Amino acid sequence: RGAGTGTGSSLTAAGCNRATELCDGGRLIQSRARSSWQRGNSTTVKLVQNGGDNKAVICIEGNIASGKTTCLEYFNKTGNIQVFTEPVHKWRNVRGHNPLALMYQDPERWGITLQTYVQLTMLDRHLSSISSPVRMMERSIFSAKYIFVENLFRSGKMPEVDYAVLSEWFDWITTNICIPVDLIVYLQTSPHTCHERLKQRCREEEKVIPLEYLVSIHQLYEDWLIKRTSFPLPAPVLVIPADHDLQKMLHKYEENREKILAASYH
Ligand SMILES: Nc1ncnc2c1ncn2[C@@H]1O[C@H](COP(=O)(O)OP(=O)(O)O)[C@@H](O)[C@H]1O
Ligand SMILES: O=c1ccn([C@H]2C[C@H](O)[C@@H](COP(=O)(O)O)O2)c(=O)[nH]1
Repeated sequence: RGAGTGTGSSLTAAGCNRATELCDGGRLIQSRARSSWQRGNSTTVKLVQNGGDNKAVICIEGNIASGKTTCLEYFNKTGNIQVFTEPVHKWRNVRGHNPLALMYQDPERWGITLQTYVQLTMLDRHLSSISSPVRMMERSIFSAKYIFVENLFRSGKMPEVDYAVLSEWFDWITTNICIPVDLIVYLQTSPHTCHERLKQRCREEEKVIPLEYLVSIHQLYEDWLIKRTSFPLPAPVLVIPADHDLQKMLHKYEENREKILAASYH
């Protein structure tokens, strides 16, 4: 598994956490899973979905309004790839409540509510069955924790007890459930570009987002995926500079298609 490097983008290796034994489909069952990137070369027992189905998993990461959905839509139209956008509709409506709006209105009170639900719905996305050989996801359970929970906590907008409870949940999930990722594609933008695109998209809940919020999210992404100083990488990272106009970005996606899909040649 892996891909090379090329003009305007770079790829570097981390580990991977693929399940190694097969079992019956559609359910979470216990199996031996190798998790060498986190635990040396030890073999641990983890819950796996669909027998660790061996499909390639590609996560598209980037700041808010960096162009992730647009990228997924492009790949959705072309090739045998099953695409999963973030379940934002769920975050805006859970049994008639809007935890996304509540979080932006009062992050101290509602940050944990939103992030608990994000964690659940992202886990559900990771574990859902697919028929195509490649799963392409918008973000991941990892960025929900390493970027958004972390940002709330570090900015003083999440009480320490809420951060501790979310961290316990995250640690339990990632220790006990196999969540394979083969490649992270990082759409690297400037916070200013995202601010402009955010205003253009005009999602009601996000009208309160200042540029500084996007700067903080950007910094956390850079520390995680570029400098590698904050949290473990679940997969190799392909960086695609994404400040360009739409036409150029579509061209860049096409240019990088082989590198991205190389994640599926394992
Ligand atoms: N390369 C681009 N240049 C200009 N606008 C873009 C570009 N890519 C996406 N957009 C627009 O910016 C907004 C945010 O893009 P979107 O794909 O929804 O971002 P994300 O899913 O990362 O939040 C949308 O209105 C989209 O049409
Ligand atoms: O863990 C998370 C993930 C996302 N959000 C917020 C950020 C945005 O307002 C929306 C959707 O993000 P996009 O980048 O536009 O897809 O959800 C969050 O608060 N916590």
